[in-house]
Amino acid sequence: MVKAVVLGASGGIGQPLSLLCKASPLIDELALYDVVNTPGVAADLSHISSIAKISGYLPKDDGMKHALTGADICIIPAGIPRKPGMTRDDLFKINAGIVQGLIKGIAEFCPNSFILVISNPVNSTVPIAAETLKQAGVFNPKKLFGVTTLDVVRAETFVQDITGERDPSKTVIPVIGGHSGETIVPLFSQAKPTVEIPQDKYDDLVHRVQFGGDEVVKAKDGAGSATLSMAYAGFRFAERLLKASKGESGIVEPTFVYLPGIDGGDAIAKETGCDYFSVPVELGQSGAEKATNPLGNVTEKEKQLIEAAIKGLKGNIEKGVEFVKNPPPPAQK
Ligand SMILES: NC(=O)c1ccc[n+]([C@@H]2O[C@H](COP(=O)([O-])OP(=O)(O)OC[C@H]3O[C@@H](n4cnc5c(N)ncnc54)[C@H](O)[C@@H]3O)[C@@H](O)[C@H]2O)c1
Ligand SMILES: O=C(O)C[C@H](O)C(=O)O
Repeated sequence: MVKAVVLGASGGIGQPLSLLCKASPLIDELALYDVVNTPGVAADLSHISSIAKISGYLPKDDGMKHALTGADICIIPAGIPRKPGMTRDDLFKINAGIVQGLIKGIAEFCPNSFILVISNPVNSTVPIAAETLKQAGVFNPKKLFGVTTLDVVRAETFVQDITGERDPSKTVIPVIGGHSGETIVPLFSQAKPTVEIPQDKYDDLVHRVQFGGDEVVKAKDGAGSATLSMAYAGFRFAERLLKASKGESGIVEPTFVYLPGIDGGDAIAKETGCDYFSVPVELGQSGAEKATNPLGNVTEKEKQLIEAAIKGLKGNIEKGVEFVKNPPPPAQK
């Protein structure tokens, strides 16, 4: 029996993500939690003739407790999205507290659950989640994942212009680093099958993967950021994690993790100077079982991209850690 919970389930990502979870044969019970509208979203989805038993919860009447109790996997797309002109870091002020509050609930009601953090800025919200879990004494690095799958999905999609592959998802491209602008590093040199990128197209392709989010924010023109592609990507990661947790072997996915807590991760943390980094991770029954090190086999251009990513990431990570260790004073009225 697998119980999944979507936190932020009524939002732009939350609704299509909940739909994909409801339709999945891997999920037996689905709880939707949000500060608004979950009874309606749950009622709507409950008419779908699929396996998952569904329920919707609001904060009142101990809703968070009821949603989270017994959860095996919690997926968090709660928080505000960007508008044109904003960076993901501009979301920190509001989303840091939202993520921390939800993680406190997870620490209390389902500390053994897998936790998938979608809320931005991922480079900081994952450290916030880890530090919050540490404070509660329940941090298991193998079970905490920053979802960077949308960057992988974009790399697969955008490289299709060059490969001409009918099904872009058949090209495997590791995307490492973090999840914002220059911290996103696609390693096209490690694509499988091999991809030859013409020199005059390389910089534009990398830029498009790094700033794909901005493309959507601009096109939505004030109505938010990527939601449908994110729901697809978030579900894809959740589905692969659930399959691995049920014993399917050979599942490797890039994800933003706390490296020192994962087999093989310590060396990458030392090499990059970052405790958190997205690398291809072998998923298994206990979660993130092995971090693979893609750094030894990169081109000169990729090396430069990684250096720029590390620079940006360090500050983002520190900001998240500090938010929990040295909380800002309450806002003055
Ligand atoms: N990781 C990624 O690749 C990625 C991709 C796209 C978007 N995002 C991020 O995901 C987040 C959500 O985006 P969206 O477009 O769905 O936004 P949205 O505003 O449409 O939905 C967010 C939902 O969160 C809910 N919420 C707010 N505070 C809450 C709380 N304390 N508890 C529970 N629910 C709460 C809101 O009521 C809303 O329904 C944003 O931070 C966005 O930047 C991440
Ligand atoms: O760009 C955003 O703000 C949302 C998300 O992180 C994305 O990559 O689409």
